Amino acid sequence: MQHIQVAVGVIVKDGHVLLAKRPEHLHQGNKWEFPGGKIEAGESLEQAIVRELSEELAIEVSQQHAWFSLDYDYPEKRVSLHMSIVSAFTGEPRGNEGQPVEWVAISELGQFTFPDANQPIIDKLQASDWD
Ligand SMILES: Nc1nc2c([nH]c(=O)n2[C@@H]2O[C@H](COP(=O)(O)OP(=O)(O)OP(=O)(O)O)[C@@H](O)[C@H]2O)c(=O)[nH]1
Ligand SMILES: [Mg+2]
Repeated sequence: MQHIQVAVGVIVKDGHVLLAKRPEHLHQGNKWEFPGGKIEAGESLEQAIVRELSEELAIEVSQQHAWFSLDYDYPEKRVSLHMSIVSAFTGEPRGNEGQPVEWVAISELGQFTFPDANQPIIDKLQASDWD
């Protein structure tokens, strides 16, 4: 089975996180996600986060740290998601590829539909203190 390594940017600011809506035609389409994408050969997690968030949101990440990782088996592929907490960036995030983006209160994440692999990320966000 295909196995991909994914850099997932969890951008936290004032008790909110930035979500982007996945285009309908993609894997797990029309669901809300944390911006990010496949880690390319030879790239570190941090480098992948900087590249993906520049491509997808047109921001420049200036502070991040690796948070945790998880593996999940979709019927068609296995993903390893590597989460990085982004705590500082420059620029104003916008959907560079036309995708809607939204700042959502961490307490309200339950109202959004995420890819099936994401539940542990939501649980950990809601269990942490972000002040
Ligand atoms: N970015 C992102 N991907 C996720 C999340 N949760 C999750 O299961 N994934 C899965 O991780 C995989 C990588 O995502 P991607 O499609 O964004 O990869 P990418 O940006 O490099 O795009 P590409 O396919 O055009 O190269 C997808 O199969 C996606 O379903 C999430 O919260 N954020
Ligand atoms: Mg992506």
